[in-house]
Amino acid sequence: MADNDGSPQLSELVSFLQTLPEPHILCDRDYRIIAANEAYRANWPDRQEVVGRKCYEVSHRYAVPCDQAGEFCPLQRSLRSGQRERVLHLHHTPQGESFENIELSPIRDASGEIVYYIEKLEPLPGARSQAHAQGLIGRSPAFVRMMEMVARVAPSDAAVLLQGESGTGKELVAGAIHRISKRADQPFVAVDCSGLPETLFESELFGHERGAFTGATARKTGLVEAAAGGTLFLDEVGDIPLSIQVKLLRLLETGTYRRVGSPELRKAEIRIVSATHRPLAEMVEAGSFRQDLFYRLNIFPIFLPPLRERGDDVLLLAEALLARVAGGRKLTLSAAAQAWLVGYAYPGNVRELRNLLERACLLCDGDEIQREHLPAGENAAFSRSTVKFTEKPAPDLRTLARSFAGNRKALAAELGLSERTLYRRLKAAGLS
Ligand SMILES: Nc1ncnc2c1ncn2[C@@H]1O[C@H](COP(=O)(O)OP(=O)(O)OP(=O)(O)O)[C@@H](O)[C@H]1O
Repeated sequence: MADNDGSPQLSELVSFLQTLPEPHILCDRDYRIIAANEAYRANWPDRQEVVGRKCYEVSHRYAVPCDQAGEFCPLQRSLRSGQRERVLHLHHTPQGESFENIELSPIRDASGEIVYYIEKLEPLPGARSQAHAQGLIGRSPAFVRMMEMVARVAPSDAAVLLQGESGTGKELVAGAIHRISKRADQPFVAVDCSGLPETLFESELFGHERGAFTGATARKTGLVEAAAGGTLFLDEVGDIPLSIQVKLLRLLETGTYRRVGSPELRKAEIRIVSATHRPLAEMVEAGSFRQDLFYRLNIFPIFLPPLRERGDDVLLLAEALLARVAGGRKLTLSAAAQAWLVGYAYPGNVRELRNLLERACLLCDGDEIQREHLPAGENAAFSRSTVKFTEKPAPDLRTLARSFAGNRKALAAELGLSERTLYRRLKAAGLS
């Protein structure tokens, strides 16, 4: 694929691109698309011409390269590293916004200088930025960073530990990891590790033989066996009793387990994804979670951002979830309802947003959800300041209270609280 002088020949590169089954484009160092293969063009209505345009303009509708628009630019990265680079980008495609795995490979001339880039674009299954039947929704930087980790680890067999507050979507992300993995056609089995008594838990997980314990009238297959070849999702893994933790560790280390009541060692070929909202590292310190198991589960940690750190995702999610919970009704959100939703702090994260909308649907007789269909109480400023409040408790309030001495109204305004709430807070802090 080179001229006599050793530099890559454009016509040969273009022919090579055509042989590739996945969508590919060829760009120069100046972001200009100089060729697009058939698989790429097939996605565009009327085979709209993209050659000659800039990649950031076609894929992002940006007027400037991605890195100047606050995103990672694989081309810039590759120029710096001189290597192939991969990123996950949210792209405008003819089918709507979609997460795409981008892989950029530099092509050099005879002198070793990078002259072109081959860019492969593969849609990430199971995630959409917009409303989508059951997929993960989001486009905020915190969400995209999390999805980038998901896209990186999913194709491997590495154990993943999902950490995040309740309702942030850990189970949904576990499902996405499975769907993106090469195990997608095999079972995805979710185990809720909380709330099961120890003996029952062991038999649920590993199965039991007939007569293994009172009431075991028949042999039972466990969830580990049911997940064979696929993914076992251990939800609330921090709740696994210590005695079962040893058995889980053996499963992870040797790929073997025993049914309850059987001496026979059985083989399991599974990928483990686990999730917790509890501080596992602290539990290790406290001795309630085995350190060796923690390391085995935590090969690739992914942190799920709380909704309050996901900015504009709130409205994106609200619209999509509204469509899901509205039972066929076409409902919209009034400006006041939107403002309230954007300002609220969501201690219960996406699950709470979904529940709020479900309740609002039931209260709303018309086709627009109003402020009064959402919970009574203070607005945006209140909720956001509550979060700050819990992060920085009494000392700040004490300082502040002194500098606003006697003027409760001004202090309330400064904190974004109603005077009544401020009064309650001051009283609780012994400052009223
Ligand atoms: N990014 C998202 N896009 C769409 N829906 C979401 C998203 N994240 C969460 N949800 C929805 O929010 C609800 C809670 O999600 P999920 O059960 O996955 O959270 P979780 O973190 O596992 O919660 P818990 O820790 O309480 O088990 C579900 O209805 C899920 O569909």
